[in-house]
Amino acid sequence: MYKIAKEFQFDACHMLDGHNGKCHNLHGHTYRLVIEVSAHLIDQGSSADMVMDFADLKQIVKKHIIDKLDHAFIYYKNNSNESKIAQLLQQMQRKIFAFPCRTTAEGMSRYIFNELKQYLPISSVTLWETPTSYCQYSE
Ligand SMILES: Nc1nc2c(c(=O)[nH]1)N=C([C@H](O)[C@H](O)COP(=O)(O)OP(=O)(O)OP(=O)(O)O)CN2
Ligand SMILES: [Zn+2]
Repeated sequence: MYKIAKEFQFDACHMLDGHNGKCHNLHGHTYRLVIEVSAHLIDQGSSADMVMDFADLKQIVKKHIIDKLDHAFIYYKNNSNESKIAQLLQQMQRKIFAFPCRTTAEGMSRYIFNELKQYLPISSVTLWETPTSYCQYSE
């Protein structure tokens, strides 16, 4: 079994409504995302001796995650304050993205894992929220 990984970066803004600290304010992060996939090697064709082509990995993560989150206001769809801001931004045709959970590094990592497992033999998601804080999610 092999593990390969590819790193991505995206910018997004969020707030953690109800957080007992500075993170209840609207603020932004340059997120670093590492997607790790695990599988045996492909035995023939143009991807022989690869787990998968890094180019294919990049295209899948970009399409299903990065393009949706980059430069968006990301928010918890069940939170009324966060949803009010999202609604206002949407009226201005600004980019928003609704999560089914709070936009913590933990919640986002799990969401990204569950989205990508439809398309990839994903083994872990590592999401860096700041240069010193990250969450790793695996199942
Ligand atoms: N377990 C978690 N704790 C916190 C999260 C989180 O997602 N999971 N998120 C936040 C805030 O979003 C905040 O932006 C990040 O907090 P922090 O790492 O404290 O940010 P700093 O800029 O202060 O980082 P330093 O590198 O320490 O300067 C809060 N907590
Ligand atoms: Zn934050």
